[in-house]
Amino acid sequence: MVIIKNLKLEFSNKIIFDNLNINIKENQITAIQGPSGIGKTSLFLCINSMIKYEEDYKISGEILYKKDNKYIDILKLNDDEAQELRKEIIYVSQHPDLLPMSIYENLNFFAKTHNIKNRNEKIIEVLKQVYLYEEVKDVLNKSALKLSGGQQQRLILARALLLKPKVLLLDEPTASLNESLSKKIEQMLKELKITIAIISHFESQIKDISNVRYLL
Ligand SMILES: Nc1ncnc2c1ncn2[C@@H]1O[C@H](COP(=O)(O)OP(=O)(O)OP(=O)(O)O)[C@@H](O)[C@H]1O
Repeated sequence: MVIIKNLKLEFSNKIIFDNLNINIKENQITAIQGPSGIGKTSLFLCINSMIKYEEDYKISGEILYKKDNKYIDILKLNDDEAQELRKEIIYVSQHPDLLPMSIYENLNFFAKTHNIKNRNEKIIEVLKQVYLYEEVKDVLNKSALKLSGGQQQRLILARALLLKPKVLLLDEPTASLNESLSKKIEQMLKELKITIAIISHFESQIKDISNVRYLL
């Protein structure tokens, strides 16, 4: 689904990674591991073409993405094409980037921007999917920024699910969750049966959910 070939990334002439080869297979969960600062998040930003907004970077190699049974090179997309790509390949950051709006509007605004029909139904569906609905159903009009770290993390995951992504790039999605919620989210991710790449520092999580792992 996403084939990374000989990828090299530099920031200000400092090599972050070089000769990186990764195969993110369709409908599998691929774990990306490695010590802090090795370049895991930067790799995800390359895959969803966000790296182009960073300063003083250099990139070479190929990131091939299977779209309509043809492979396109993500590194060669123009801005409009990259924007379209980000509706299919969604990056869920470890730092929730919620808007200063209500919990509901954070989802509704996003859904409107993407012309999603039956928004109310779908918002409830994704909130239930990430096990957040019961916690927020009576406070949907309260600010999303007042939610706890773990609730915010589930809210941005719910927002990503609204778009029915083809590829989910998850950056430590359960870092702020307790063990029981983490397990539920892991199970949900497995049941999604879509292509997922996940950065995680939890060895047990990687063992439980990933089909293949890469160490950076
Ligand atoms: N925009 C940027 N400009 C310059 N250097 C950067 C930039 N973004 C990241 N870096 C550097 O690139 C390296 C890789 O960072 P990155 O965040 O990808 O690592 P990571 O493996 O995801 O780390 P962590 O596990 O701590 O999140 C780090 O040394 C970081 O300081």
